[in-house]
Amino acid sequence: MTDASAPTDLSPAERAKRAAAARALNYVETGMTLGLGTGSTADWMVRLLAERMKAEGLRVIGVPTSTRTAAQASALGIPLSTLDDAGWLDLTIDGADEFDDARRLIKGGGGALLQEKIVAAASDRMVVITDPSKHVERLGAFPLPVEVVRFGHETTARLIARVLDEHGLGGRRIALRGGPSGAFVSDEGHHILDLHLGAIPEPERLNTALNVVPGVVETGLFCGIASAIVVGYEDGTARVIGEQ
Ligand SMILES: O=C[C@H](O)[C@H](O)[C@H](O)COP(=O)(O)O
Repeated sequence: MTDASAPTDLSPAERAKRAAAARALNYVETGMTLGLGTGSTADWMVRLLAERMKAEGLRVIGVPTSTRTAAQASALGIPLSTLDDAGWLDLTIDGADEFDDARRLIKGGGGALLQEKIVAAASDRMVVITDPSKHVERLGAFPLPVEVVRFGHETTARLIARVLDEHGLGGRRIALRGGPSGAFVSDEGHHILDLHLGAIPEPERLNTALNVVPGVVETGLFCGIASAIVVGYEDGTARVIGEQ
């Protein structure tokens, strides 16, 4: 069903993101503790959530997955808690950079993958909000973000290269995320290495292997975590893959 309340001046891409966010809010019930994702699609979800809280008296407590989302949610009047104070969450709604038919994801394009993965893992359900441009047959066209400690990060990159070799991904480019002003630093004070893999043959195996490399904090591969993926379309409709 299209959403008649959607602003008419949005680009097609924004309409799709908004449609996914609006549909995902159907999973939210009053009294829930809710993980709030990060990114441009999650941004829509936080905005629409705040609107529903004002318009319908919906009550939730949010646990943000980044300083960016925390600032947005608190500016919109959404009550927040820390993950440890909340303990366990009913639901997390978050975006993704890629998804496949097995509901596996690549996340971390915005650098928030670590808090996002911890929050999603501590939730009864994770609902992903996305659009058709992020659907892939095989994960890996989007460079895989891997969060690493700053100490010895070049050495960590070399150790990662060895792992890639063992997984048939030898010679792939590993880039330290950053720009002219320096390397990117995550909310937790780490750097991010973007692994340009092209295609990942076995995401679960690669995730496990990367996570035991000294210096690696977490990868952007989310396997077996998302319970549903809501795909929004530019005509304002959305469809759900997985748990309805
Ligand atoms: O670190 C950022 C997150 O994993 C985002 O959820 C992901 O990058 C998708 O963001 P967007 O909705 O802006 O495409």
